[in-house]
Amino acid sequence: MIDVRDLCFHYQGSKHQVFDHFALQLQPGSVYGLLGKNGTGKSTLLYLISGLLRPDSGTVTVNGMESRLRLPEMLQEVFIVPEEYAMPDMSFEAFADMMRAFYPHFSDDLLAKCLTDFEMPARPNLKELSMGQKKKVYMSFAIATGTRLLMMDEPTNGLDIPSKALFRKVVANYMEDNRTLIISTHQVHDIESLLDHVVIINQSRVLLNSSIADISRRYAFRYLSPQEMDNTVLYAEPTLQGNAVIMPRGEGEETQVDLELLFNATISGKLGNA
Ligand SMILES: Nc1ncnc2c1ncn2[C@@H]1O[C@H](COP(=O)(O)OP(=O)(O)OP(=O)(O)O)[C@@H](O)[C@H]1O
Repeated sequence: MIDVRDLCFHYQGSKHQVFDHFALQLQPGSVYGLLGKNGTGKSTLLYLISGLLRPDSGTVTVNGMESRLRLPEMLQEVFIVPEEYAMPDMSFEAFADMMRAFYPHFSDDLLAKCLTDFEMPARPNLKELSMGQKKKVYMSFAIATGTRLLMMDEPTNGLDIPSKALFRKVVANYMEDNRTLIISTHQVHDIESLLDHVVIINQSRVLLNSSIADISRRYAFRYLSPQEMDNTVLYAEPTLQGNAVIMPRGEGEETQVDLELLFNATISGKLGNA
């Protein structure tokens, strides 16, 4: 669905090469977590995929169409929720009319359900929303577009604790299996339960692109006391409950993937591409 090949990109006026011969393939119908340290280029990558930025060289294609061309057939299947945005200066009804006209699969029913689940009024006044409320309304529109590809940049920033749970509920309930969702975030615990794939990038390289199922098949995430530590441990971090460790999965063992530990282990080079 998304094919990034030999991508080079730098921002105009900047010497910093954000992507230098970067490649990445993402499959349709999955929820991807896109993780990387600050400044690695996660937001830039989302903008390149959506065609809002253009590569210096190389190609980014979505459903076989080059993003930089911004073809209507591609744009109507792609929606991005940036980290920060202003709501348009128009009424809720006018905004819904505009979205309906642009996105052929737009669903008023889905919009109403998302707003209800986010505990927002059915017709919110777009001019009087707090930052968190704006996020909930915009994400409701995003889900209602029905695009095959939906990208969210730090979607849980600005949401209070109960709203983070509502966000997970809305995504789990209303993202159909044929849609691909890419969530770029540092708040890994907010989205851990939603993901079925994780991509970790660093310095123009994909360090990990793997399904959660594959990671679970290969590794166990456990807590060990200092006495239990042995040379099968691949990565360890001291915590109050003992050492949080990643080790090869034992026969019949089933553990929950700890994304934060996985991220730290991958970034420090302790795990190969799973
Ligand atoms: N408008 C811009 N002009 C010049 N350089 C930019 C611009 N936006 C981002 N950059 C640079 O591009 C690189 C990638 O930025 P980007 O925002 O994509 O990273 P990120 O992985 O999303 O970071 P974070 O996790 O901090 O949000 C950084 O080095 C950043 O300084």
